[in-house]
Amino acid sequence: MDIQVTNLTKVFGHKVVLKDVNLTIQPNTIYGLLGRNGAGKSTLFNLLTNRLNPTSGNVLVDGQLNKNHDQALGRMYLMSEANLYPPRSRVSEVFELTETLYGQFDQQLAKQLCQQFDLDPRVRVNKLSTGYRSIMKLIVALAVDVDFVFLDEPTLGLDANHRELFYQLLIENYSQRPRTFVISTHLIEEIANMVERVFVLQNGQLTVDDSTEAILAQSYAITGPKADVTAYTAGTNIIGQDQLGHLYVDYVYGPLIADRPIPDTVTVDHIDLQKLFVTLTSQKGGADAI
Ligand SMILES: Nc1ncnc2c1ncn2[C@@H]1O[C@H](COP(=O)(O)OP(=O)(O)OP(=O)(O)O)[C@@H](O)[C@H]1O
Repeated sequence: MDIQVTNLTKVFGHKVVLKDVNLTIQPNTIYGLLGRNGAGKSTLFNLLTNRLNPTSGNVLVDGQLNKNHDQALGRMYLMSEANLYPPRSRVSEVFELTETLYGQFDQQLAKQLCQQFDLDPRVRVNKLSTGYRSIMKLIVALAVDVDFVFLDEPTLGLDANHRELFYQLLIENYSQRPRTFVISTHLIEEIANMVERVFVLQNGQLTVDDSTEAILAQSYAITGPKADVTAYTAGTNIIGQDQLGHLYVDYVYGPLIADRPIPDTVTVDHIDLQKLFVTLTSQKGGADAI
């Protein structure tokens, strides 16, 4: 089962939030969905799971429109900020409710995760702190047996220990029961080691859709005296610049000119995902300029 997004556009009033987005979400893959505040990540999740209707374009699950495909929608779970649970229900009742809605829920795993996070399943949802409310939703997302799990800012409100525990449990859980996770987050360095593919939303458009490996392999910082750097990077896809004291840096995303010799004064380094993302999305005309 795969999800194909074709020419997806979403307009709210006069605001174009997603513009002609095309992407495919494959089975058994962990994706990172990156984008600045307001870039349209939550909107994309809501369109994928049929909580919103597109202005134009389609979301196809195995070639069939998601809105006409109840069975496929039952194979997707969206963990989001929205609080959909009756506030007076207990955590254990949320687990039961999810089991009723989705048919399959690993109660034993949920119990074990509650112990690991020190969450008492008898507590009422409206008595939970923000962090523990997120933990409860994360436990649901890991224990519900679906093929596509969408995690919208999953670690919001979690302290560093709980964030680390969650990612560790997610990896364990994924290796035992492979399925697809799409994770949107601002804390990119936390997911950089586990995401296999990355989507970047910018200006309502998908500007990066590639494997993490391929992205990192073609992300460079070229450092040296300005004249030498710019001569070396001419004709490449320069996504940003920096001035570090008397040294100048060009950030390049994409291939370098293969047969151009690197001047002795210039160093070529790879940059990490966080730096790439920040550089890409802080360009003029970035996410805020829709
Ligand atoms: N129902 C709505 N009506 C009007 N505008 C909306 C609606 N939902 C979202 N928007 C607007 O669409 C834009 C994208 O919002 P969205 O929540 O998808 O972004 P996001 O990438 O998830 O942001 P963040 O990282 O801040 O959560 C925002 O400018 C938001 O104000």
